[in-house]
Amino acid sequence: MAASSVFRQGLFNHKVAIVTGGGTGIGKAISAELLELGCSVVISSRKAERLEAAAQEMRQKIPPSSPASVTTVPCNIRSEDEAREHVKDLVSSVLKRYGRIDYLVNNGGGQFSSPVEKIASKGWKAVIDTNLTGTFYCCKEVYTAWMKQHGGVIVNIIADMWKGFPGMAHTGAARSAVDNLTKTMAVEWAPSGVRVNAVAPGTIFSKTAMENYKEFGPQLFKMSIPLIPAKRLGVPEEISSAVCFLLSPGASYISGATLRVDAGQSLYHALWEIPADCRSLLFSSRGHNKPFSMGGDHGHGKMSMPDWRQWKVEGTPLEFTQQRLTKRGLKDPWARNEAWRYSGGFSRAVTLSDVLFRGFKWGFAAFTVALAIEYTMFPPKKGGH
Ligand SMILES: CCCCCCC/C=C/C(=O)SCCNC(=O)CCNC(=O)[C@H](O)C(C)(C)COP(=O)(O)OP(=O)(O)OC[C@H]1O[C@@H](n2cnc3c(N)ncnc32)[C@H](O)[C@@H]1OP(=O)(O)O
Ligand SMILES: NC(=O)C1=CN([C@@H]2O[C@H](COP(=O)(O)OP(=O)(O)OC[C@H]3O[C@@H](n4cnc5c(N)ncnc54)[C@H](OP(=O)(O)O)[C@@H]3O)[C@@H](O)[C@H]2O)C=CC1
Repeated sequence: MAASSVFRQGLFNHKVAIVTGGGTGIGKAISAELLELGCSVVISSRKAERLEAAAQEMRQKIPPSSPASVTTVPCNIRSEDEAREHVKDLVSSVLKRYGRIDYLVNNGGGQFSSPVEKIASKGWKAVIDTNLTGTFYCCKEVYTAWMKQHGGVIVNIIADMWKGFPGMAHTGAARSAVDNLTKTMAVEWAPSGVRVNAVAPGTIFSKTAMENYKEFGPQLFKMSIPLIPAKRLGVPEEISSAVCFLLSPGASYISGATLRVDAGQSLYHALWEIPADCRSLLFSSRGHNKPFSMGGDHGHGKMSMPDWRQWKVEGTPLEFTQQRLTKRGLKDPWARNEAWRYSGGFSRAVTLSDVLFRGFKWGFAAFTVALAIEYTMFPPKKGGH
């Protein structure tokens, strides 16, 4: 439940919001803060019982003087082909009850962790359908049914996928797509007075988020701490205040933006550890796939991560590249002319300054030779003018 909001009481009086995944973690904190600020909130997700328990808890904190109320509408934003119908029902039931939808927070979502090669197509689809297609359906339905005519604000919760998302490729792809979708909708729907933004949380601790990763949960969250410049996990209320800001008139000129709420984590380390047993130095851009020699590891397809102290002559990637180029008959691959020849010839590498320089060089040489010949054949007469 949100700590006391930093925003003024009554900021969202008589407004109505839909918060997907509003019964747990980040979504619950957003719902609680909106309620505290006078907004009526419809929380929606798959698990009806958990949703109702959360609503009960939040209801008790609404002061009698507040116009706010909280309602639950179970809805699976990813139910295969019926998702669209589920979302339609959600939106129409909100309009029936409240007569308006001012805000939509697409927070419901999630994923499991797995390296790409282990993601089954069903798992891929589950995560894409939830996070990308589910968000699309919710935005589209709320827009067509209400916001197109009346305006409104949408906030999409995405993730820290800025450097890819090793270990969670499916969600990285989906969230990146939502980041882009956010920008498109911000432009297309601006004439209707609709603002669309996204919030990209860093690592935010909640019991439900941690439990999603089963026995690995505590480890995953703990591992993140040293990689966060603030050296601590975030809490759901720290996402909630960013979302409330974006929904508020304080953000009236902000649309199409994604706000990273991650204490700088996305600028710093990544969680994915590159294994010590690394074949990356086998990479070859030109089809060669031979390892380059590294002390004692000759001839094996696989080699261990370089121990720089043991590297032999041909050890560095630069030297490796040079060797490959040398094998192609280039004496000094790094020399300007050789690089020019290697790169395919005149059309690609010769600049105007090259031409002028070469012209001048050869012209000067020819002039010197001509002068020498002239001096040899017609030596100047001594003392004469
Ligand atoms: C590596 C870095 C970690 C950093 C962590 C910090 C960042 C935190 C980010 C967060 O987002 S925390 C929030 C976490 N909360 C959630 O994710 C909640 C919602 N999540 C879910 O509902 C699930 O994760 C889900 C997979 C999206 C859906 O689960 P559901 O139970 O509804 O799906 P199923 O129909 O059972 O499964 C469909 C399909 O998906 C594959 N699959 C599911 N779980 C796993 C798994 N643990 N490992 C591998 N594959 C999985 C699988 O193919 C399932 O089909 P079946 O094979 O079971 O038929
Ligand atoms: N915690 C973190 O560190 C980060 C979280 N996020 C994202 O923030 C959002 C909230 O996560 P958080 O609160 O931490 O974790 P939670 O697991 O507590 O929240 C996920 C919520 O999404 C709902 N949900 C999941 N699938 C569906 C579905 N198919 N249809 C409708 N609702 C669904 C869940 O409810 P139910 O099970 O009842 O359907 C649940 O309330 C998620 O999108 C998450 O991926 C992003 C980056 C980091």
